[in-house]
Amino acid sequence: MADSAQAQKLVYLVTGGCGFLGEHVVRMLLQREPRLGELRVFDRHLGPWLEELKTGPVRVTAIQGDVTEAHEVAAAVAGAHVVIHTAGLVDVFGRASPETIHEVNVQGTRNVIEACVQTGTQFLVYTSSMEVVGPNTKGHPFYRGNEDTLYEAVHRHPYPCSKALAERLVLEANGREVHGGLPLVTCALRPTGIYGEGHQIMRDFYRQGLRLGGWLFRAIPASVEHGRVYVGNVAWMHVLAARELERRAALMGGQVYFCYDGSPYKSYEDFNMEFLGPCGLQLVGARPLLPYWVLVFLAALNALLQWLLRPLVLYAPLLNPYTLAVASTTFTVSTDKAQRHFGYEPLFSWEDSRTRTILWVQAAGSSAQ
Ligand SMILES: NC(=O)C1=CN([C@@H]2O[C@H](COP(=O)(O)OP(=O)(O)OC[C@H]3O[C@@H](n4cnc5c(N)ncnc54)[C@H](O)[C@@H]3O)[C@@H](O)[C@H]2O)C=CC1
Ligand SMILES: C[C@H](CCCC(C)(C)O)[C@H]1CC[C@H]2[C@@H]3[C@H](O)CC4=CC(=O)CC[C@]4(C)[C@H]3CC[C@]12C
Repeated sequence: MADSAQAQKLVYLVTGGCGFLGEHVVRMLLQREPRLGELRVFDRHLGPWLEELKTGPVRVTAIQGDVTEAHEVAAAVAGAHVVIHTAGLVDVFGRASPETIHEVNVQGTRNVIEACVQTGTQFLVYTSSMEVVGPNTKGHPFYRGNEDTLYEAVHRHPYPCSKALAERLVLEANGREVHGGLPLVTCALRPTGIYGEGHQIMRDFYRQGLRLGGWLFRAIPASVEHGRVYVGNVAWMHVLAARELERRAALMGGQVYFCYDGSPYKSYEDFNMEFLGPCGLQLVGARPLLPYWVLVFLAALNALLQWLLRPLVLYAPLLNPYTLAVASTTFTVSTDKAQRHFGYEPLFSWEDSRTRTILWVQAAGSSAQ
């Protein structure tokens, strides 16, 4: 009995499998999940790199679909043992409307849950975000916090609001009876700011630095700390959580876990310089070059311009009141909950994560020229 259970090949579905994190989850599953029999990759935009994966021993099925379309989700979920739901609209710059963000992140997640219930899929891992907790609108620091740290989570921005609602749906769905009579087992993983190969904002900062002759200018005090996490470790935590949900359903079901690793706590800009520095960029200023009130003014001006220009053109710069608040508020996580509950240890050391990211930034930079 135990042997036949071990030999059983499983069908996994990764929604958003062609995104920054999703691609790492897909590749990690193929490398590190011995029970994988079929891997379904569901995304609105399929990446050409999927083709090379189709020649391996595991059946890889690419499914172009939209999580907001319930029937497309149900068709993709049918027959899957495990769903890793990473698809989401990550927009803190005002590119998409609040309604669209809600539709993709909340209704999309509802569709995934209902598809699991209707088709009898028992295990669901949801990619949530640190943003579900904070930073809050009052700018309170979250210093070395864990999953039990009391914090006033108050959101106004559509992205954190949508992630918080979706996370709640996932956790509340834990224990629901799925088709066939078994209970649904769910958990949510909350990455902090993810970095690594494929990180578009890092690439944008690199290109901006190159355009400015190799200089970047400090905007945020070095004392504001952020906890960041390497994408390979986030992917590894997803794979482990998905694997262990079955065996440890009573412990893990309905739980949240911050995603963490050994990356150092630093300000957003100083952390980015760990990669951009070796690529030839320099961060000018031991202190911010502009007073904080000027940044607040510029952020508000950008928000106003975005609103005024919206009928004509999309104006969505990096600096807005929300990104300034996030970048200026300490948010660091210190926890071992995932280690205690399902044996998570980071797969990549800080040195490895740093080297891999530097190599990617260098390659991404040179391909841009
Ligand atoms: N990037 C970060 O620092 C963090 C990201 N997260 C979460 O991780 C998840 C993945 O984020 P990233 O990889 O950074 O973003 P991403 O934008 O690179 O990937 C998201 C993927 O979802 C797909 N997608 C979007 N809307 C869809 C729809 N309607 N139907 C089907 N697929 C759709 C996109 O095509 C994309 O491939 C998201 O749920 C995000 O909220 C959480 C914490 C931090
Ligand atoms: C874009 C911000 C940095 C620019 C600041 C400026 C203009 C003063 O130089 C980024 C600072 C912090 C980032 C966010 C953070 O890492 C947490 C996140 C979690 C998510 O789930 C999604 C992404 C993000 C909101 C991330 C977005 C960019 C920053 C705001």
